[in-house]
Amino acid sequence: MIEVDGIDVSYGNIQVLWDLSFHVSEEDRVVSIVGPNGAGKSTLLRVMSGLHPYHAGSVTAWGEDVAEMDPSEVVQRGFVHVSEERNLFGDMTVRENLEMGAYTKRDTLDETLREVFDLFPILEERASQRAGSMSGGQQQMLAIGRGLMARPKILALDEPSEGLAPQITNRVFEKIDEISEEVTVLLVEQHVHKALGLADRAYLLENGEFVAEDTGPALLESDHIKDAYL
Ligand SMILES: Nc1ncnc2c1ncn2[C@@H]1O[C@H](COP(=O)(O)OP(=O)(O)OP(=O)(O)O)[C@@H](O)[C@H]1O
Repeated sequence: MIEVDGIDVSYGNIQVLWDLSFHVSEEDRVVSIVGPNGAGKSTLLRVMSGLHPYHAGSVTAWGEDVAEMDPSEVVQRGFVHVSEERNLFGDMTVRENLEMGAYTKRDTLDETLREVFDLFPILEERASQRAGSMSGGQQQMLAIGRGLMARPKILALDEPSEGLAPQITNRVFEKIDEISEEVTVLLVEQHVHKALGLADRAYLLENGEFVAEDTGPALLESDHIKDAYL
């Protein structure tokens, strides 16, 4: 499990997360974090991945201090973060991108590739195509598939619906629901209805602090969410 305890996080001298505590474990199915632009959602994921430092509190992954780890060790332990930017290798093929995702789990590469192709048949059909030539929805599925290639225990998805048409967004969320049967999903989303509809635990983050926490459906019905979004 990943445990965040009382962290303060800044960019230069601007603090963006304030005394934040939070955890996600393999027993969770979907945990969602929603909140407006600039609330600090992506920053929290970056801190959990060991990609950004914190200056108070602690972050542990399966009991070990993330600040002491290289980001690849966080991946190795089971926390994989698919960033908002997707960061695909546009000139490489779909298959090559997926293989890159297995850099910490080479021994199970063939087996995992089969599972990812079963989940996303389009990736198998397009295996030899350049990643950069795929549609936005296909690229998002590739980014998620590449994350799964590292065999995560917890898969963090940052804004998976970003830039996608509503119909494609629905497809992506159907896949996320399917993935959550096997792997814990930590979902950061602007798409509040979808993200809270799936979540068994959910948080509203505003200005670097959690202002509400509940089950996803209960948070969706709360005045906090109605005031902020509806
Ligand atoms: N590299 C950076 N340098 C300086 N400030 C940053 C940097 N990245 C983010 N910030 C600032 O930190 C705050 C939190 O940003 P963050 O991206 O974590 O929010 P978010 O909730 O994920 O929002 P969004 O959905 O817009 O990405 C914002 O005020 C943002 O401007």
